[in-house]
Amino acid sequence: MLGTGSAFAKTYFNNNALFYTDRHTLLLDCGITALLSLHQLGKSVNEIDALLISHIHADHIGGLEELAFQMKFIFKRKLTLYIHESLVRSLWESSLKGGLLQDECASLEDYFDVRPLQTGVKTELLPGFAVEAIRTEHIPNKLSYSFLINDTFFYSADMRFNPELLDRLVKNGVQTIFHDCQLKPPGAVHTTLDELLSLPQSVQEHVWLMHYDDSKAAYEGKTGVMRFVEQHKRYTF
Ligand SMILES: Nc1ccn([C@@H]2O[C@@H]3COP(=O)(O)O[C@H]3[C@H]2O)c(=O)n1
Ligand SMILES: [Zn+2]
Ligand SMILES: [Zn+2]
Repeated sequence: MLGTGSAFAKTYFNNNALFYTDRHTLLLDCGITALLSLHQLGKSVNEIDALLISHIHADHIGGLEELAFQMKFIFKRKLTLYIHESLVRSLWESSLKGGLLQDECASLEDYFDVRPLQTGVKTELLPGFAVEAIRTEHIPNKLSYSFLINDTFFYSADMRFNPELLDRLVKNGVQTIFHDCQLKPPGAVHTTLDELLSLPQSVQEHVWLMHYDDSKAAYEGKTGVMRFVEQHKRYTF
């Protein structure tokens, strides 16, 4: 985990993750703090093979301008960028264009090898790493996606509580759920700890908590069977 913090956390980096397959590395979300976190881990952006983006908020895409410039002008290669087809246009027009637009670079495709994902289509992003984007509710009238990876691992990114989805995932064989967790209610645009604690034990035992605020230490031991994901730790499933 490059970071496990909420958007406003100051003691945790943005909730972004590196996924390692046998031979490749994928960065899931690239927030404002992603490149600093990589640097602190002694890693270069040039070690990344592909990117996957969940939605357009700065703690998930705020590092993309620097990443794009570094790849273009220092490493001189295009990263493969996976993002749901519904977000491609707004990622450029509403976010990155302001910084990245210049004479010879006039589109997202000038910086990235863009591969749009489609709803309901499981796509092999890297050998042995298949992803299905699932539209989940986050901010009213704003598109946001969670990811089901290799049919067994669910990564919520940012989503409101959806117990029916979590129950269905576990019934369908999902073993691990990395879920955003707002420790203090109200959880208007995120899932709260209290909501997750209301899940049946058979679901909770698969849940790991991420995207938490700076008060996390006060909640140690108060999360039932659910565990916290820790930043700069590597997990193997
Ligand atoms: N309607 C909204 C929109 C945003 N927010 C807060 O801003 C943060 C943006 O990043 P996030 O991780 O999605 O969490 C959002 C809320 O804290 C919020 O609380 N309500
Ligand atoms: Zn967020
Ligand atoms: Zn968000």
